[in-house]
Amino acid sequence: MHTTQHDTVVVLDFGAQYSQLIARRVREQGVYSLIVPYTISAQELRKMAPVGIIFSGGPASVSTEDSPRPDAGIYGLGIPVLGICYGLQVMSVMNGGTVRRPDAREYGFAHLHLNHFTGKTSRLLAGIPEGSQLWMSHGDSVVDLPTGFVTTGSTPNCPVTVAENEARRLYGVQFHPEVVHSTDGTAVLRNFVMDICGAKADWSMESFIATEVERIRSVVGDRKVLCGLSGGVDSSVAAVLIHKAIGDQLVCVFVNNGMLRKNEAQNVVDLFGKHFNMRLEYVDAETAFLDALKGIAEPEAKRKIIGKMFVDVFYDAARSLGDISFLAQGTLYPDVIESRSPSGGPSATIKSHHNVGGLPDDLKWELLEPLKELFKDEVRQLGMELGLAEELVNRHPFPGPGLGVRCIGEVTKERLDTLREVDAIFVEEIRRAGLYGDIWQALACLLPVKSVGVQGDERTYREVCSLRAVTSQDAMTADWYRFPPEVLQTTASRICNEVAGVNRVLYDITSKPPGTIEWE
Ligand SMILES: Nc1ncnc2c1ncn2[C@@H]1O[C@H](COP(=O)(O)OP(=O)(O)OP(=O)(O)O)[C@@H](O)[C@H]1O
Ligand SMILES: O=c1[nH]c(=O)c2[nH+]cn([C@@H]3O[C@H](COP(=O)(O)O)[C@@H](O)[C@H]3O)c2[nH]1
Ligand SMILES: NC(=O)CC[C@H](N)C(=O)O
Ligand SMILES: [Mg+2]
Repeated sequence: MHTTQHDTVVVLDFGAQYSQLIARRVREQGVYSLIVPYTISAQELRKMAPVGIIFSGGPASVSTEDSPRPDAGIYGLGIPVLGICYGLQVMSVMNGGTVRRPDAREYGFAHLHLNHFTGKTSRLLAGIPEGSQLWMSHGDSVVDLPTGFVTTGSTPNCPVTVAENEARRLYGVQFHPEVVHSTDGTAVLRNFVMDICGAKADWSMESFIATEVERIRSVVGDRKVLCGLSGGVDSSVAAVLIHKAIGDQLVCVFVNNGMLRKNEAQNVVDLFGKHFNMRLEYVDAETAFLDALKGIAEPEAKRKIIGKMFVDVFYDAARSLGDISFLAQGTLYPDVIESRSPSGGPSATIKSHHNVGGLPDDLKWELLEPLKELFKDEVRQLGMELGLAEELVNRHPFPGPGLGVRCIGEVTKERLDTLREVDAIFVEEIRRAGLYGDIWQALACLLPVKSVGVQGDERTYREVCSLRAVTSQDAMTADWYRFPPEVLQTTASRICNEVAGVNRVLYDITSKPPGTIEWE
């Protein structure tokens, strides 16, 4: 379990949609926060010595037999606890209160009524105005609070919206302070974290660099690290951070898998070779990857082959690099959290994200993942702090399997070349319109479909491409980007004019869910 010198707020995850958001909101206050499964014992928590504990919401109902319960010892640790939604409900029933499922459920907006009570002021609601907009999502409600608790806020449908037991340092809210639709939610969390828990705001990327550099040095010692470098944000930031710690004990391997964007290979080699002073091995494995993918159209099969090829190429490269002990990756916190569900149960595999290969179980190196407790926006901040160019730091994410999962159907060199041109025009037009920064990710796919067109009075029968641009916070959900029509118009006509082989352009207006961001 992670221990840190920073004041820490621990979020117990009861399976909420928003656990990550809670941790983010706390970190935005400059206070370190991490998420643990709700099954953690009071003793383990005591060892972590957090300044505060937050119970997340969750899909279960406390009235069911097997609903998740935290260790009851947590209430006696003397550490302030804030329960959110399910967190409030479970804290109430475990301390002698009652929760019921009334007829009127509450999903969406509500307005807070402050219950002023004699002689005391609510610490949780300090500075929050009467009528403040709240966002609710619950079927159950607390109807009787345990002894010692008072209700400091309510809504017409929910008498116990905010509950506090000052003496035992137990607090709860039925609404979701972590979502932006709760207008004063951040202020409520700040009251909890800063005032009630008395946390020091000492979490910054600057402090992170110092601690992490030390940690990497002590873990790695005099051994060697291989970092798969893609030129994307995560692996670049990871590489620069590790390089800062261990210098030339780090070797970066950049693989041209034949599925990179136009000019990408050259750009990455130039940028890292010239500016970063790191050891960079460039491996041209285009032929090997494309040979391995010959005749394969099924998306998961493609992903698995690409993943395996990556690891093979790394092993191969390592032969001439001396004794490698670690494989470094740019794994982020959401990757870690998503891969473990609170109940420990399996969740559906939507697609095998390759993260260097859907790594084999018997990987012969240890993993070094210095970003695994950071969110993407923190990684970007860290990159800036480490002196990476803004243009690199703010790049759109690009998946490891690259254009391979955007060439729908079989992947061939010819189709990849076509797609590279389409993709380059799309990104160029987005940049020209000044929209790159507004869009979370933009991509083009080549479809395994031909359509009839008329170009220069001649009949054409050519391939179809689709363009997709999305807005998102963390890639878990996404919405399609509303382009000014002129941008789509220019892009579409340039594609049909300049890319031989394509005579039709579609724009994808599917949100996630139901669509994923990539097509495969
Ligand atoms: N062409 C490549 N050569 C070497 N390693 C790669 C390549 N593509 C991906 N990887 C490895 O796979 C990991 C996962 O890729 P992913 O695309 O998630 O991250 P990234 O490229 O570092 O950042 P971003 O999400 O911003 O694109 C990378 O961190 C890197 O270690
Ligand atoms: O490194 C990666 N390896 C992969 O195999 C992979 N597949 C998808 N992505 C990226 O992840 C985000 C979510 O993608 P989906 O909505 O398509 O699942 C989007 O940003 C995708 O581009 C990948 N990144
Ligand atoms: N968002 C939540 O935490 C919901 C809690 C509980 N499942 C309810 O419906 O009341
Ligand atoms: Mg990438």
